[in-house]
Amino acid sequence: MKILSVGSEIYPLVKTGGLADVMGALPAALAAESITMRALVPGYPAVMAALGAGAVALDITDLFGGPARIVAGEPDGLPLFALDAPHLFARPGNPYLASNGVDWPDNAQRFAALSRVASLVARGAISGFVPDIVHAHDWQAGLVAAYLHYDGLPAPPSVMTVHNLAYQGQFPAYLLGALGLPVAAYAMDGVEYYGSIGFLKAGLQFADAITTVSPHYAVEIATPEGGMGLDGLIRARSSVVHGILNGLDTANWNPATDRALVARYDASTIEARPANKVALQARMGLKPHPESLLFGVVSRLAAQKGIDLIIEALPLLESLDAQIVVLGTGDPAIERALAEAIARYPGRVGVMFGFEEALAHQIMAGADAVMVPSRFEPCGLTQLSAQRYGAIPLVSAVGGLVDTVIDANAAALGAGVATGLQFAPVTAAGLRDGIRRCAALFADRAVWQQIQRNAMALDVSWAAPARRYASLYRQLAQSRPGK
Ligand SMILES: Nc1ncnc2c1ncn2[C@@H]1O[C@H](COP(=O)(O)OP(=O)(O)O[C@H]2O[C@H](CO)[C@@H](O)[C@H](O)[C@H]2O)[C@@H](O)[C@H]1O
Repeated sequence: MKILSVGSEIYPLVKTGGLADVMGALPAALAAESITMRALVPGYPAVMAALGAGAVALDITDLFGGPARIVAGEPDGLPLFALDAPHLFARPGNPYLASNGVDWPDNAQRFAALSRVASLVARGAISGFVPDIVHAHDWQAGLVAAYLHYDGLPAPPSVMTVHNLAYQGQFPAYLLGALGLPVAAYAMDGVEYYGSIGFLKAGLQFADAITTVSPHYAVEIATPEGGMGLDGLIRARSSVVHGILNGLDTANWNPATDRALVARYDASTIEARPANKVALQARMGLKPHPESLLFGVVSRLAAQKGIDLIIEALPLLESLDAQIVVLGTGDPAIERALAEAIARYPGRVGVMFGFEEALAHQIMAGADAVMVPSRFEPCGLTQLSAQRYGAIPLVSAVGGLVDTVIDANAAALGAGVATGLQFAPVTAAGLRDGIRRCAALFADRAVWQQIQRNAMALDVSWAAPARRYASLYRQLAQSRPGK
């Protein structure tokens, strides 16, 4: 069975967040299920450089204002189709933003082009790779199913995965013709969304199946509180909505072999772990206190992630003699607030602004606990890597965080199954309660080590999620063979 996966980022070539991790991990995970997946991604400079010469699989004379081609290759074993369209993608830096931090003005055309070309490949434009299913990820690939629908030609079934409902890809209605959509598409049961064109809305409207990245988030997005304006549509399509948890690339995230760490370890050699804490404290400019409870955060700095709640909790961390390190980049206002916190709590708060893979690994290995106080979280990957590395996750009780962290309540502690802590409500007071509970557990080293062992023993790999995707693809292919 062949699947075309379509999205705007892919690890390790282009990554701003968790979408890239999933795009990058799925092909290998599905190979274990005898499924061949190829990812179609924009031909950003980093992607084209990794592909090298590649092989031209398709030539397109005019794609929204310039020539384009699909180049196929397998950099680092990753089966790729790159959409090489220099007028749209040959731009440095962030995939979505110009260097002044503002969205590229032609993002509608850029990602409509990705979806347009995906629809061609889905319908067999590349004879060596005719997919049985097309799997679109997030708003950037939202128009795939819409193009397939309005073209009205035989096409394989489609899956739309929501990694984050907050990013919806809304663009002015006057672009309809420029994007190659018919006038009839501008309707409530088409691509129209609150007076605009909604890319994610279109995907949710027309995909044969909708998935999101955890069962709990699948429930939340069907409610007015969690649906971000799309809950009505999600409810209307509830019979095709599935929550499939993300996995973690457990080869890349393996404390026993991780070359970014000063001391490698596994559950049976966990006594080697504290050397990573010492190294992390030194690297991040913290006081060298081996006994202080050290929290870590690795996050996009966006309102979603609740970093402001952490800043409000810093006086409590001080009173507990705890420390915190943050690795992140994003919203300038959040960066400013963190910069002020470093100045106010020298030696206690350490922050690195930027995107740094190695430091993310060092934080998972060096921190005692990892905070994820998200206001909403479709799945979350950092609580998975934290558990794999024996850092105890302290998470808000939302979305996939609920599905992946077993709270250290009395029942779970009694049964010896706790792997972390959940807190609610998602407020500064709620987080402070969580921090206090965490500190109390940390003070009881036997209990803490039991939680660490439980966390490290969890299966956070792609094995189970890959089985679920495979079964969904098979079900879809059987229910609608060669429409
Ligand atoms: N500054 C930095 N330096 C290095 N690495 C950094 C970093 N900032 C973040 N990362 C890494 O980026 C990834 C972030 O993934 P998450 O799933 O936690 O959140 P994100 O909101 O981006 O993803 C969205 O999509 C994913 C995938 O479905 C969902 O899990 C999630 O809930 C949803 O919001 C992790 O691998 C993390 O280690």
